[in-house]
Amino acid sequence: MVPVAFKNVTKQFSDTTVVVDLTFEITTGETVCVLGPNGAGKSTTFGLLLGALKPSSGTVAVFGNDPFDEPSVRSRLGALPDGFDVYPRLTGRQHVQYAARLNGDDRDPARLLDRVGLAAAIDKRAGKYSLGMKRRLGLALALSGDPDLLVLDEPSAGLDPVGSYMLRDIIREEQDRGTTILVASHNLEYIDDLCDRFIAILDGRVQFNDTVAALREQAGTGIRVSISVEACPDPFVERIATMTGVSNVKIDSSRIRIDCTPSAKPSVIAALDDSNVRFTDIDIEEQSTMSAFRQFLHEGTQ
Ligand SMILES: Nc1ncnc2c1ncn2[C@@H]1O[C@H](COP(=O)(O)OP(=O)(O)OP(=O)(O)O)[C@@H](O)[C@H]1O
Repeated sequence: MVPVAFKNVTKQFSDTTVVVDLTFEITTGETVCVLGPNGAGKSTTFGLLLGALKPSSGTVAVFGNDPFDEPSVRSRLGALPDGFDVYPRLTGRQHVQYAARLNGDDRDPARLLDRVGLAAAIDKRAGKYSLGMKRRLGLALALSGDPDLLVLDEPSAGLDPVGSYMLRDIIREEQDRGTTILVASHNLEYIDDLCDRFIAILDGRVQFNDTVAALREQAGTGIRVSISVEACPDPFVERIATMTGVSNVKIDSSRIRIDCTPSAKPSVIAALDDSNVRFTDIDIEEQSTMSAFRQFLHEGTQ
């Protein structure tokens, strides 16, 4: 049974349709990132997945079960939901003890709190935690019981840079354990290379569902080749500018800057090799996932 299967899922709140005809699957051991601007429908999608919301139509299956009508399947899930909050009077240790009891996990709570960097605050009341500490505690609760599927909604919100790298380590450790991971984030810089696939949701619809290489390809750019030259070779520049996948060629006295898709990169390099251009340096830069995504949104919503 695949960990997650959405089939033609629509969700309406009174007269507002928030999620429209969503169809996608997440297979075992995949790490999938859900992207989308504010209000796109990401948290609603996660609410449907976690069984907190019932679809208006279509089916949601988690390990083959409906998470709303068959809540027992939720025991295989670990979730850090949007809007997670603590019980202010309970300590970090008491939170983890409570979750562990529900999960039948009798290991020492200090293990999980240490993993999320809260060892020093283990016996402090969570109401006194900072925003980032609360997020860390939420992450510890999501990890309790070694879930098969980890669902993280904006896990880096409020985390300092050290916390972001801790999150990255945790995702890597969970991947090594074989956990299937679904993460929604506006800040991808620290995990984009750990994601196998990206699902972009816009206005409640899946607009993109593929790898980051495909996202860059579809965004129309993705690679910037900068060539430092002794003199500007016009025929070479004219040839490059007409090549498929090349979106932009800029020249100043000593540098040619070429923006192209990943699949056009080999042809650009081959054209440089074939030419008599005397270059002193060449730099190939990959566009970040976020800027490819921004470009994708910009192009896709024109
Ligand atoms: N209970 C509700 N009743 C009515 N509208 C709702 C409800 N929950 C969410 N919405 C609306 O659904 C849309 C999608 O919200 P959602 O929280 O899923 O977006 P999101 O992609 O997670 O946004 P963000 O990135 O800001 O967290 C928004 O327009 C929101 O106002």
